[in-house]
Amino acid sequence: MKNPPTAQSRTLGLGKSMKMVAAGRVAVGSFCRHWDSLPSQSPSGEFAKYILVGKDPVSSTCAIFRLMPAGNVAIDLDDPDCERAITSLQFKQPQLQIARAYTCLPQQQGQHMDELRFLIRREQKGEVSNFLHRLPIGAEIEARGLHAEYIVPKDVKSVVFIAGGTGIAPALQVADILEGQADMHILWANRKREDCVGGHSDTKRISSGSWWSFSRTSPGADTKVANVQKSALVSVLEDLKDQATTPEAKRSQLLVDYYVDEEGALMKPQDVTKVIRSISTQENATVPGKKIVFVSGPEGFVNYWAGPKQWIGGREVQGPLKGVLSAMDLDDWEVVKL
Ligand SMILES: Cc1cc2nc3c(=O)[nH]c(=O)nc-3n(C[C@H](O)[C@H](O)[C@H](O)COP(=O)(O)OP(=O)(O)OC[C@H]3O[C@@H](n4cnc5c(N)ncnc54)[C@H](O)[C@@H]3O)c2cc1C
Repeated sequence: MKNPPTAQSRTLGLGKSMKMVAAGRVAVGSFCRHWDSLPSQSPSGEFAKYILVGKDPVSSTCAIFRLMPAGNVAIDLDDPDCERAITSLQFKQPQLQIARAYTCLPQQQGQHMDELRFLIRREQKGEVSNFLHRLPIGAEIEARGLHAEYIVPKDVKSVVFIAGGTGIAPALQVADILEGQADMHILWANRKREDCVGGHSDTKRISSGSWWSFSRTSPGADTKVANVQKSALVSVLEDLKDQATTPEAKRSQLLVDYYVDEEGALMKPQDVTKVIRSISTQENATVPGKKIVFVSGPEGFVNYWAGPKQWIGGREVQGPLKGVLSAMDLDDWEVVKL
């Protein structure tokens, strides 16, 4: 989750559930692209005006921003090319004339079809994130997009999603796109519990010597967090787990494990290995289909797990697989850095 090295940032896109939003509106600046086939320059997409209608705190540094179009000009969210895309928009900081990308959250039940939601962390000394967090309700925000970071292939059968902090936002989109049509296991690392209050892991980590074994836990098995009011994002994850529950399997195709640094539960390479191994030995092991490991989060997080992305000729590309994942036996798993 790294912005381009110039002030001219990219336009970004949305998940399938946002598709109907722009009906009857004048579309601006719609742009979708496929993985590693980026144009050398961002298109000059126009900014559309939105109103900040809500800012729901998630933690001391994070909030969910809720936006509605300010007038009859809105971002075109109805691009069929973005149907299976991980998407985001750019918000402008008008005084400095810079823009940053923010990943759209999937549409939730009861959400107005025109409303856009984003999880935004206030970065210490961050120009745009502080500007956004300082805005009062009713303030105008200029946004442009859509931009597709990655199109989720139709033939994907298994996903492991390694998310750090706000890197959970694209994971929510992928889960929303897959809707239980593929196995997905999210491993979400946070520095502090305040970012994922009420979240309990779906697979139990049982220490056996220096190794960990995994087994499914029953809901609410983690007594420490079972009775706590769930944070907004944990609730979204719970809803997505329900959505991914198929009647045939009678269980959710989506599993989530939480790792909280301040609780001494750091995500370790063996946690990832175990999840990959467990998916690889499941009943769908012989079914054809892609297996993808996504890594999403702050630059340092992505670098640690998969090595840095690269800028070549003004285009951001994946770069070679490095970091912790490069030392693992990933067999036929593809790694995608976001
Ligand atoms: C595709 C994509 C999707 C994204 N989605 C999200 C999302 O959903 N939610 C989200 O919160 N973020 C997301 N981001 C990150 C977001 O775009 C911004 O990068 C982030 O909000 C920080 O921007 P900023 O302008 O506030 O910080 P910047 O001003 O760019 O600063 C970034 C960091 O550098 C530090 N810094 C700045 N100047 C200096 C200096 N002189 N010396 C030392 N340190 C310095 C700041 O303290 C800050 O920590 C996404 C990024 C991309 C590319």
